[in-house]
Amino acid sequence: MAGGFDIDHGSKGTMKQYPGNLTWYVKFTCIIAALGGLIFGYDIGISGGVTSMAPFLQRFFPSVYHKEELDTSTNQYCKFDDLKLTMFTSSLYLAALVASFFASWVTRKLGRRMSMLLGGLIFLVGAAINAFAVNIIMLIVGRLLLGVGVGFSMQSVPLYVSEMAPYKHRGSLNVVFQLAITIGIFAANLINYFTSKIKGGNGWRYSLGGAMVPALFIFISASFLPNTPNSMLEKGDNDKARAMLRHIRGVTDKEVEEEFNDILAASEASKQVKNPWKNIIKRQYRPQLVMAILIPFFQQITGINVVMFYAPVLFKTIGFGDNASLGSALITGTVNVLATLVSVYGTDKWGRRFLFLEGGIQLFVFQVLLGALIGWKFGVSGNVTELPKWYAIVVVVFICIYVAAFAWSWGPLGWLVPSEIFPLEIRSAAQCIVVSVNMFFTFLIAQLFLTMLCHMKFGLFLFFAFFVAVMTGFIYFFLPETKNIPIEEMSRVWREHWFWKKYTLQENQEGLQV
Ligand SMILES: OC[C@H]1O[C@](O)(CO)[C@@H](O)[C@@H]1O
Repeated sequence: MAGGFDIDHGSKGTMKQYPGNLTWYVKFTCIIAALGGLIFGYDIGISGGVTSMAPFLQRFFPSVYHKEELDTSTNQYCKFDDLKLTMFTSSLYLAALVASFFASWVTRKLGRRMSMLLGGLIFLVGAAINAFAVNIIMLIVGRLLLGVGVGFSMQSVPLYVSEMAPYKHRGSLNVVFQLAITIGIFAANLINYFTSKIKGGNGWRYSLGGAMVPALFIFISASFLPNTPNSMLEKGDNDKARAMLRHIRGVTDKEVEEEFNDILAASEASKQVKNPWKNIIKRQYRPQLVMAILIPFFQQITGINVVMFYAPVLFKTIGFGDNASLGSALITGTVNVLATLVSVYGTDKWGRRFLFLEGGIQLFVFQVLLGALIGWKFGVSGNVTELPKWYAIVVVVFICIYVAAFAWSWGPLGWLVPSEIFPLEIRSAAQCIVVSVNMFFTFLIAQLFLTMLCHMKFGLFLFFAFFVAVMTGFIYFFLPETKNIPIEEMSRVWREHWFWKKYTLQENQEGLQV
């Protein structure tokens, strides 16, 4: 790429290239771990549909139900604006945020695997409480537990996969995590579609209880997963770590030597660090700290969760009936899964920057078009009685193109890039920042979206488009390419970057860092 923002691959001669194959064992463990994303996705997809089911509203949020019944206003922008209801959706993300701090400690001290196990178990309990909820307290307690489960998984899975995967395939294997999130969202939309038709008004129980299935699966499979070599070294099991590394790379003792020694050195350095939180604010880690905050923030400020949480509400607003709105949500769900596959294929081939930049431009264009299209028909008053069919179809198509762009760029890369740029001595703490920032903005947008739509109207799409333009520029200037670079060699991308090099430690002629 022009402009010298890429790392010069001409220097490949001096870049380490650890031997290793994409063994079945590594594929299997990474895919099983990445399925941890299912529980998060299921939850994202289930809430919107459940909160638009009449029996659920009647039982837990009667005031919202009556308001909706009595609402004769034709202002489509402000129909569903209710704080308590959005609090139900978003409370989970606050719990996940708080949990990620505990999870950071567990991931460092007890290993990535223990963190995944705990995540699955707590999520399972939360889902059961929700399925049998008889009052709002049970509903909220269940949701808080789901949040804790999600926090533990988000903390551990991306790190687990990045540490297990051979560096040339790290991107694809890591994107499977986001793929699992999108499959979870899709499955949830599908389940809502059917449960909303169940007679007797208990459909929502099946929707919420369905979360027990992926949770059980994750809990059971995580108990068979091995720890990563890095985790074993953090706990002082050097021999086991070497044997594990050799096994997952499918190479001989001699061939694994160099990579093992580098991880060992990283682990020794990390043990010197008593407080990773103090460490991460040191000037030398400034690029990583900035990315740990901005990447998840940018991922959420694309506005993607407006579509994910509120697709049924959104489609209802633009004039689809109850059934049609869930149906359309299924369409966006399918696009989300399929487009993520593009990233599984392409991230190690075309690189992270290419996907970020292409995705950013596509997001921007279609967000502006959507804003214009909605503004044109709904105007500022939001009063509209009938919409032509072609109009609704164009809106759905544009939303799909927007979702596709997100699904091969910011969706997966928002997890992949942070998980591969942190040196071991700050890894757990930095991942905790990534999860917390992501959860915080997921919370904020879930909480504010309906109010924002009510006040900003079609301008809301332009608001998100503005941020997409900013983040695309940011990637162009400040994010170095990280594809095909071993994690232990990653410090070099910052040392060679036009902007970040002034923050990092440089190597002197003898190769020592100063
Ligand atoms: O696929 C869309 C989903 O992906 C995420 O950004 C997580 O990576 C969620 O916040 C969103 O709902």
